[in-house]
Amino acid sequence: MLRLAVPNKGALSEGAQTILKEAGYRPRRDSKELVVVDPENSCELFFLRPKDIAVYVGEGTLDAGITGRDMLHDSGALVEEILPLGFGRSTFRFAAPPDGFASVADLKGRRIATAYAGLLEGYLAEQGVEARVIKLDGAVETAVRLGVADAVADVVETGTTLRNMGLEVFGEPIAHSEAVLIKRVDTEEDQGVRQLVRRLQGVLVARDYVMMDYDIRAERIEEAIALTPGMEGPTVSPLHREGWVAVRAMVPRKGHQQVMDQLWEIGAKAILVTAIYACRL
Ligand SMILES: Nc1ncnc2c1ncn2[C@@H]1O[C@H](COP(=O)(O)OP(=O)(O)OP(=O)(O)O)[C@@H](O)[C@H]1O
Ligand SMILES: O=P(O)(O)OC[C@H]1O[C@H](OP(=O)(O)OP(=O)(O)O)[C@H](O)[C@@H]1O
Ligand SMILES: [Mg+2]
Repeated sequence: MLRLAVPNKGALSEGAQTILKEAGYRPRRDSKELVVVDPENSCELFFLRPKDIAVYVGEGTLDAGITGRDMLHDSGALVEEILPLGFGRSTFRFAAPPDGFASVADLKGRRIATAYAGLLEGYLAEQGVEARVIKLDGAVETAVRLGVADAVADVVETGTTLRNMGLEVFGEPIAHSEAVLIKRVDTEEDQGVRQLVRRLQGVLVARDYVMMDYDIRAERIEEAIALTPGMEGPTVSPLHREGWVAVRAMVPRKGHQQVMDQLWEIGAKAILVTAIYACRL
């Protein structure tokens, strides 16, 4: 039985539930359901607070979990990232009122509010900067206005929250984060985790690629293959028309319109693009 931790609320919750559903796991019926038993996939899904997930997985009570890379590093738990999941992207940055600070070195001896004390303390130690870390649970942007801190270190996605509080980012980004699949460091991946990883990789590929079909004159096939090399190589089949072939290849979704333009330029016809619903490469 695979025991998997899933964020029960917050910024990663919807993305995690969507990717697991696309990977064939049973979705929860409503947001109050904390455990979902999925016998068809020999799996139990535990819906937990995002920050607690690394702790459960690190203690070995759960086999794997979905959390943020920043939360993984913040936790100090004995866990490692096994697959980046491509959603829940954010950066972790310093911010303060305009013209306050230029770099992390300027924070020496100052007070920095954060909800990610482990991550921040690790970074300050790495940079050799001694500062006072004020540990808060959330809404840390308010701490400067209320005089509790001189600067904050917080998650920034769009930057709206900072702007609304009259703060500006400064210094290098402390960390870049996205949702990741994690497991305990010293364990072998068992059959259930390996299957989960393969299924999630399949979903990620299905999201990132499209299937492209087109017809082209046989003498231009090498140019066409250079544009659409596919995975193992494109499928090239004869057409019921002398001197023409049909080609089928997976193409990155990003830029597929440019590829269609280039194929058209070399004489391709009937260029069709379809979404990939699921795949296992
Ligand atoms: N706009 C965003 N706001 C907050 N976190 C985001 C955002 N975009 C991505 N994330 C990521 O989501 C995770 C934080 O999730 P969440 O905000 O649900 O946790 P939390 O702050 O501990 O919970 P809560 O806000 O319910 O107290 C982090 O990994 C963070 O990098
Ligand atoms: O750059 P933005 O798009 O504005 O997003 C970042 C903000 O969102 C998060 O807060 P959240 O909603 O999780 O509340 P919290 O601070 O109470 O955790 C994060 O802590 C920032 O405050
Ligand atoms: Mg939050």
